[in-house]
Amino acid sequence: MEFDWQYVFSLFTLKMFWQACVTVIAISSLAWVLGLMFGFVVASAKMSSYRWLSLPASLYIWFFRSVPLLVLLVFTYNLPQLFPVTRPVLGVPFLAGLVSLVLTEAAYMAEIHRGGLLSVAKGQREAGHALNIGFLGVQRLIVIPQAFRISMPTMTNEFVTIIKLSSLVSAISLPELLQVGQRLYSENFMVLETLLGVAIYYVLIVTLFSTILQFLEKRLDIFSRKPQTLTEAECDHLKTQLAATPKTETTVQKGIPPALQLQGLTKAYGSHQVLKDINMNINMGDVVSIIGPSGSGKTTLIRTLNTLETLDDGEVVLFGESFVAKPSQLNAAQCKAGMLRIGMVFQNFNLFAHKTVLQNLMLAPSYHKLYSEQDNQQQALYLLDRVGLLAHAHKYPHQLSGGQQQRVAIARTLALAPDIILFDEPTSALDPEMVGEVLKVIQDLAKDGMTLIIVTHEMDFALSVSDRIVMMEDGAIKVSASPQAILDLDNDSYHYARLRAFMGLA
Ligand SMILES: Nc1ncnc2c1ncn2[C@@H]1O[C@H](COP(=O)(O)OP(=O)(O)OP(=O)(O)O)[C@@H](O)[C@H]1O
Repeated sequence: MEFDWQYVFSLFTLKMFWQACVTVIAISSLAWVLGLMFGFVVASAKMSSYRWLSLPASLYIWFFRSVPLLVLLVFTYNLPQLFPVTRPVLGVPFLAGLVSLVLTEAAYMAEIHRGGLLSVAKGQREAGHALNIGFLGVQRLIVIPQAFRISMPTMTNEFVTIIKLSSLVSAISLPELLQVGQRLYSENFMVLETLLGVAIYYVLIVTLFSTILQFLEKRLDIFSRKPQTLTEAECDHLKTQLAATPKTETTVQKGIPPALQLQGLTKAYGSHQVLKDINMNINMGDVVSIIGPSGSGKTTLIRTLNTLETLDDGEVVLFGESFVAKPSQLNAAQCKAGMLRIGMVFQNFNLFAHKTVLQNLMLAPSYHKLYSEQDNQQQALYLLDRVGLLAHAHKYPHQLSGGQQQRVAIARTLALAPDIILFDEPTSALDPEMVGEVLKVIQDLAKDGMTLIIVTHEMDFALSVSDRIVMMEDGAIKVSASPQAILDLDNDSYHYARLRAFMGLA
């Protein structure tokens, strides 16, 4: 028996094969898009803390990943025998095939989405929360775009799998490529030649779509983009157009009521008491540095001040109004309003990795609809100039040094014009030569009268910039004193001596 190449080539002139190609592309694309969307819903349900959502989602994934597609196809196509009402949809081979493919793919896509969602660092969500962006806003603006980018290569691969799986739909008489080929070789008995033609058609479709999807993947890949630094001339031109908007200046006067009153704050992780009856008043314009040994509760304390951690007991009063309390006493509206007055800068910067520097600054004001688009951009550029990073406005966070990223993070916090800024060890993740540039920006904020609460291990900085230094140990405040009082040596109590030793002054 001779292999008939002429016949193989002739298969590419047959209209019915090209029509079958359109069917394969249509059913695969629809199954991919619908599976992707439905899969996202299933993944979100599976990750929910509500068991009535996560359990059915887990069962769905388990079941549809276990059932072979061929079995599902034949079952779905024959379902109208039991439920005639489904005949207009499931009696149509294309629709029955599409439903089966979507049901199966959604189960796989759900796991791909879940992987992507879990890969987005917790700090990204926390940064969104600290900018008072609601849960859905954080998902839509911060988490999903990043998760999607992470999952893109696997999802591209899944599209190729669907194209190949679509050949199974031939089992329910849909005229796709394999079915057309089968019909042909049952008439002319040229099995190998026909199947080779079918295989080439599949390879062509897969190659075409892989190329398109890889191109899209590349376009979405911010890590391959060239850094765009503005020239000096461009910066000078921009600077002439920038003016500080009044919103960035502090409007509240020093004095009564205190900016923050911490009243009996208590928190435990399990049986470990991390905060023990913390009481403190912080006036507007005060700069308070919190120091203390590792594990003493400093970070936990400032995280409770903007609801990143819950309290077991006690209350935080913000400008005379109740702000944070234990969950059962929390007033959501008051809390939301208060959050806009408190900004937070994190140890690991937590810049939004998928946004440029400028977009990082504009995101929260745009979400809260604080300014027009143009004013928002003006304000963002003004703040970038203030922290010395105007030239880097169009770069992505990974294209900046650690010190620069932290200065952007400070500018991003300032974009919401908070009255108080919390700093959680802002220089701990930096190389020594970058520490100074960040401390200088914080020093400037202190000079401008901004209320700052800074958890820090930079003792000289704490002494030079603070109105008060608070030493925490074992979840409690041991000393709260001005730098002068600490340096004067008048008080030689055990805790002052311990504080001086801790600061390297003794
Ligand atoms: N999510 C958590 N679950 C359980 N324990 C926690 C959690 N977060 C913090 N802790 C514990 O709470 C204590 C205080 O932690 P915290 O991070 O507030 O200390 P810290 O003074 O800021 O330390 P460092 O200077 O090392 O950052 C530590 O013993 C820590 O192990």
